[in-house]
Amino acid sequence: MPNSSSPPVLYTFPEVPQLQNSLANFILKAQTDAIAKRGSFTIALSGGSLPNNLKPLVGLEGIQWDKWQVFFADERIVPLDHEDSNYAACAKAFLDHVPIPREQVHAINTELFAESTLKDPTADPADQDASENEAIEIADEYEKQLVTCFASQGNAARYPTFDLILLGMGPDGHTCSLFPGHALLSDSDRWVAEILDSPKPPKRRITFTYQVLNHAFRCAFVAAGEGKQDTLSKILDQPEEGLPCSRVRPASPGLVFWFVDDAAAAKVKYPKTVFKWINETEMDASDDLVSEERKKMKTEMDAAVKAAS
Ligand SMILES: O=C1O[C@H](COP(=O)(O)O)[C@@H](O)[C@H](O)[C@H]1O
Repeated sequence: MPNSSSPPVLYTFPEVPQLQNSLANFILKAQTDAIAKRGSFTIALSGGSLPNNLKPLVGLEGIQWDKWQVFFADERIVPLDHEDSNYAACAKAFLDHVPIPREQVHAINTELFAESTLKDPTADPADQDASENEAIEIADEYEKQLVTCFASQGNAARYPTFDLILLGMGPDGHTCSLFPGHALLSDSDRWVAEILDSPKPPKRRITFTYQVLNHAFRCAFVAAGEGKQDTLSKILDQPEEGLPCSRVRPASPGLVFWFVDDAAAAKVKYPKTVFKWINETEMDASDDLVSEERKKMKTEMDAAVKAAS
């Protein structure tokens, strides 16, 4: 694990819509910086609750979709139109509604799927070895997609350096498909690995390893709701517990951000940047305050993003 990394930056918002709008602006800023510096924007997405939080990206002014290269930080080994597919969730939430060239959205190669996977993707495999080989092949091919994309952008380094990786936090502290106590937590060779025994269904998946996560310019977690309180507090207040989310600490100059709502942050003692976003009704009443709050948020985000660039 890298030893030179900045502590996570925690942003809290009273309600989810404010979190989502701020996240969209944060992504826009990350995109604009990346395009100015490197001519393109490399982003990885997660599944679970994350895709729905990206809906405000649709129609957001300033997004240069033709410059985006989109990957998935983890993916379930199911067809791309399956209800468990992270690709399908992101497509439904926003990718299908924006003018991004299809070849710039990098999904797993379903042509590598065995007949049995196509027929019943979430069934327990009859032949364990064949199932493992299939998953390894899918993970390796996805790693090749990463290599090809980053090499074509002049980034042929030992690791891909994503401009932004968007992550979720499972109730057990997992992120991507990196689960507490799993051997994959210490996989130090590969960029993309298979997992055949995910404790959360479906069992068979592929996932970025920490080799990718901890070489990104920015990782941003998104977590909302009371159900996430205890885990979030454990991750931020007791990082020594080593939950998978706590281990996401990109090497300098990389940064980790957390976008959470007040409900999720209720038990956290870790220092917060609190955004008292003013809603539309209150905006009329105290426009100066609105401007101040917005200005403060922008200044803080700009400073944090600049530090990571
Ligand atoms: O299984 C997964 O879970 C995590 C967390 O999901 P959430 O619904 O608790 O936000 C998600 O980030 C990951 O991509 C997904 O495959």
